[in-house]
Amino acid sequence: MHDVPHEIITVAQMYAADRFAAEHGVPTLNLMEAAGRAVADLVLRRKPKPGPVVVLCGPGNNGGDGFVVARLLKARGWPVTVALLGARDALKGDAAINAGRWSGETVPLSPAALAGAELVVDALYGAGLSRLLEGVARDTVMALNNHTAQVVAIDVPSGLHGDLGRAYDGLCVAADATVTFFRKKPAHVLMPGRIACGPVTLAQIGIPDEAIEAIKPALFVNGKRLWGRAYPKPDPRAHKYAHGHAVVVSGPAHATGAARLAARGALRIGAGLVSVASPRAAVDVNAKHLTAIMVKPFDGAEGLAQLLSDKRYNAVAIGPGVGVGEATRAMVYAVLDSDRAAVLDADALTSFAGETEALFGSALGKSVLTPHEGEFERLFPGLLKSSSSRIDAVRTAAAQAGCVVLLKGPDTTVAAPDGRVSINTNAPPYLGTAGSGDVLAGFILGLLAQHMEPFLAASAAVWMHGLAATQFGPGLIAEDLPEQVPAILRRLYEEI
Ligand SMILES: NC(=O)C1=CN([C@@H]2O[C@H](COP(=O)(O)OP(=O)(O)OC[C@H]3O[C@@H](n4cnc5c(N)ncnc54)[C@H](OP(=O)(O)O)[C@@H]3O)[C@@H](O)[C@H]2O)[C@H](O)CC1
Ligand SMILES: [K+]
Repeated sequence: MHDVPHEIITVAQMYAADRFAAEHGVPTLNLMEAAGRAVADLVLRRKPKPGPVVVLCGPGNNGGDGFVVARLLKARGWPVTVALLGARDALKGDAAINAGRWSGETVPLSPAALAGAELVVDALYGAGLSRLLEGVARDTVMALNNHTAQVVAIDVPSGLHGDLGRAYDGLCVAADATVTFFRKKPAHVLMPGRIACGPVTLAQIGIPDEAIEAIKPALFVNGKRLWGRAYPKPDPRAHKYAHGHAVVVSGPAHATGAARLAARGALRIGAGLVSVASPRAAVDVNAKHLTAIMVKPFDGAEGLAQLLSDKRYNAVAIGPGVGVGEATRAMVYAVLDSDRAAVLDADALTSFAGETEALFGSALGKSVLTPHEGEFERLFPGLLKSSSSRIDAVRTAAAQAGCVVLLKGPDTTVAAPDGRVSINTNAPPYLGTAGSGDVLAGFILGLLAQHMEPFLAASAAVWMHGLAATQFGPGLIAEDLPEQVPAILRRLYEEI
């Protein structure tokens, strides 16, 4: 398994990691030197031929890192200018020490200081930014974003809030690349921050790894490091029932395709058996389109409850194509009463708009709710707006609902009621296509059927879904997604 750490730490946790390092005998000046060296190394990789570099240094330790970069590049013969915000005498601690070690040209920060730069290092503000950019810092960042020089940001692009993943008023440096230290921060993975960062390099600068055990982060980059160990692997002794029997509830005769997409997703991702539970009037159309997947007729919520009394069905998905209203609510309760692992998606969520109290009061513990932003707003009115970030919103939603909640988007966020959150970063833009959500529901269902716990199943499914889309590429339609799974699994089994 590849070794890039997957924990994400908040800004406060980053300062705690700094303190941990200092308490364990690592001088902060060494951390700053290593941080600056990691940035200088990236600059040399991105621009092998020396050219004019301007390092924008701010008043804190982010600026201190900038002085280290300036010194190291100058030592290799690069023409480097530091553009400093504020007075040099106002710098403190390690930043002041590194400003003292800088013997090159220093000019006051201004848009004019960017003239002639081929590469700009952004060391204005990092994790310590606590308000919006103003005055000359603001003017210079605006000029930088219209400049042709490539931009390497230290820790976070200035103006971007490390925890929130956005700028206070929308203005931040648009970087071509960012180097951060020890662990990623929320800003590196949340939209729109992820775009402002460009590709993020994670550098280890001497903070002992044990700091993570002390911090115990609950936030993770979605990937194999998070769920690889729990992922169901082929077992030569197992028969098909060991891999579970997944059920997808179909909509009425005119709306059956969504359930079949989900069913195919569940089968491809490894559920041992998959059935489409079909209203009797839709049996013909479902049967005409299915082969390996079985069709099980039922009528109404009572019929569904009866069907699910067969203990072999161990996971159920309901929502895609089922319609909005009382009939769907009754079927959802039938699913929840059956006490199976469940995915509630699409119409199964919208049917509870304004009626969430009863839903959240029922046994949702083994369920995964998979809203997009519109459905999330119907279930948790005002929560996205009133929360400081998407992370907080989804975490609160999971605590309220008492089950795993997955908020779809370019940074799909999955939260468990115990506080764990994963953020996905591998989704390509062409995943926004009709039916792609139905396949995602099917992937989650298939992993639940294989006994993965809901938070890890939902996270793994989101990651597989993103990779399937990336692997297929432009022109993707939902039907293509399940067909990418075999190739992904072949590699995955070797890596986990
Ligand atoms: N463990 C690590 O990851 C290490 C990180 N390093 C680098 O240190 C910075 C964090 O440094 P810090 O000094 O805490 O913060 P900043 O440099 O980002 O900025 C703080 C100063 O800026 C002032 N400030 C903040 N916002 C504004 C604003 N909008 N306008 C004006 N001034 C602002 C702030 O003043 P206050 O009055 O708010 O206190 C500070 O003066 C981290 O990002 C890394 O780059 C270490 O070098 C190595 C270890
Ligand atoms: K910065």
